[in-house]
Amino acid sequence: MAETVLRVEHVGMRFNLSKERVDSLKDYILKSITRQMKFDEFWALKDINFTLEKGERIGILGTNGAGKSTLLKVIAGVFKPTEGSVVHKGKIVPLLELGAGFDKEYTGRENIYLYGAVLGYSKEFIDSKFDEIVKFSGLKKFLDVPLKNYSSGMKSRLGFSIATIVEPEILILDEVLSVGDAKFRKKSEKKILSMMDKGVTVLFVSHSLEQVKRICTKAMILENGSIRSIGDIDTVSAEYEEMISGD
Ligand SMILES: Nc1ncnc2c1ncn2[C@@H]1O[C@H](COP(=O)(O)OP(=O)(O)OP(=O)(O)O)[C@@H](O)[C@H]1O
Repeated sequence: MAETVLRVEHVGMRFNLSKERVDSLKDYILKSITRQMKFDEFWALKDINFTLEKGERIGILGTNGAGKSTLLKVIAGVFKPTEGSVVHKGKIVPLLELGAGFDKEYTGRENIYLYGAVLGYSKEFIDSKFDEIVKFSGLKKFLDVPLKNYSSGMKSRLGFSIATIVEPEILILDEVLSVGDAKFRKKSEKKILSMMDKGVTVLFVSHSLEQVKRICTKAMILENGSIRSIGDIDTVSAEYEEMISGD
């Protein structure tokens, strides 16, 4: 019997967009205290409703600013939705901004523990997986170099290698299969595909429709923060192709 692992109900996300030009923190505090700051309310997500069954893989499509990353962040728990609720079963691993939990002053070795802690992994767990992380990242030679001397591709590789060390029930991927060089991209896609073989449920954002079609069983089109369509991959990707070719 199908098992629902994710339920998103009436989710809305409002941001306050500052209309003021603020040049410094002091300026911001002064303007806030004297109530000179004016904000525009902006709903990045409006009344989002859907469920996912175990093993389903959904591609989230939409043009720039449609709300794709915001939706993934709400599901990952990075943002608390202004309205509605997200209920999930099992561990979620979000691969959003890889390495957002890194500190550039620390070495690669230290950052493995730091980022691991940000992702909720214990020191003992990281100890047991340390060699595997380093091997996958291919960064052994740079382990004791501070992160500020890593290239952005190297940072992403390290982030990907740490984040994918566990086998989650729900995997959230935001443009992360385009990190690193071609060789690493192949390796990371292979790793994700092997996680999929084990029945992981996936939410996937990519600007490559080809990649979405290769990976996903379902798709959703977001438009101005609302769901325009949701359904099987072939129908929805065909609608999206038509939608973007009309621009
Ligand atoms: N922290 C924030 N504060 C204010 N507005 C935000 C914030 N994060 C996102 N937004 C706004 O919400 C809207 C949706 O942004 P989001 O990043 O979810 O879009 P997206 O579909 O992922 O776009 P892209 O394809 O360009 O990555 C945008 O208009 C963006 O400006």
